Amino acid sequence: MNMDDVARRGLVLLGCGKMGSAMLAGWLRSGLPATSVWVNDPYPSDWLTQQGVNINAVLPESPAIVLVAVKPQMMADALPTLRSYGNGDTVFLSVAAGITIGTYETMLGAETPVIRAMPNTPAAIGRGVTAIVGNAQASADMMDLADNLLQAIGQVVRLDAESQMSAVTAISGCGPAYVFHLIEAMAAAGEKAGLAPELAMQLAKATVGGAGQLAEDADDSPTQLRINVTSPNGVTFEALKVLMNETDGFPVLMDRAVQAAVNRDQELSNG
Ligand SMILES: NC(=O)C1=CN([C@@H]2O[C@H](COP(=O)(O)OP(=O)(O)OC[C@H]3O[C@@H](n4cnc5c(N)ncnc54)[C@H](O)[C@@H]3O)[C@@H](O)[C@H]2O)C=CC1
Ligand SMILES: O=C(O)[C@@H]1CCC=N1
Repeated sequence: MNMDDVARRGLVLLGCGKMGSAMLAGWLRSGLPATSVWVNDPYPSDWLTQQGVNINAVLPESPAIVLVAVKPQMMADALPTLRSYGNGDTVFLSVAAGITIGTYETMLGAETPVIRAMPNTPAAIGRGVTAIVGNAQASADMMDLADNLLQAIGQVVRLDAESQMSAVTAISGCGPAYVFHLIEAMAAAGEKAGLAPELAMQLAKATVGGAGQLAEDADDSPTQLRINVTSPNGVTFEALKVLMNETDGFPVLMDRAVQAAVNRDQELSNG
């Protein structure tokens, strides 16, 4: 199965909100014909209605891929509408946090090819990272196809086991929100230190964006890049004493936040 098969047989999106739209935008940009896409969503966005895709129309008989991008809480209502595609060679590619492969097999049939994916919102600018893992019915060809599709929205990593998905969700799925909050917190602290709000926000955004890009591009590790900023007994040194404090610093806080996310993902997985 390849991209030509997707164009010929069709791609169905169940739910096209923030994540579904980010992914669809990447696929349309990379050449998937809009007429090969069917979206099932009761509240199509203005953006979606301008893309030339089929919206809430009669669905194709045997699409190559169904992207499941509804909220986990909507799954029980939404998924049964696509049960006829189960136990066939339509691949179900799910981005829903906490919905296990086993749940799909129960709802759609044990022979259904299912690939679980955890993308993130930088997908909207082609800078996402998506982790994938499939069931036994997801052939090597199907995994390659999902990998190719997802490369249109950024990097792709393959997991050894579905059990890694909670931690992946807590790091890269939710992670953009942590970084956006870091920007908010830096800008607020800049204001408190005397800067105008717009200037504080510009400095915070550009600093996080630039540092993130440097961390990805540089040969040096993030640790070395941090050391490069930190003059002995200088200004950064004093700030890092606070942020790297072993009792209430950033690592302790991040560990607690990630654990809370992992726990919530596991609650969703257990229904
Ligand atoms: N937003 C994010 O950063 C990430 C989200 N995800 C996962 O993506 C999924 C979607 O999340 P978002 O896009 O953020 O939510 P969203 O609320 O933006 O999108 C959900 C879409 O589903 C539609 N919908 C509701 N009921 C439906 C039904 N019965 N049939 C078809 N469509 C229906 C809604 O109209 C909406 O457009 C979730 O399962 C979430 O766990 C995964 C990774 C990152
Ligand atoms: O907050 C959520 O449940 C989803 C999962 C990863 C990002 N957003």
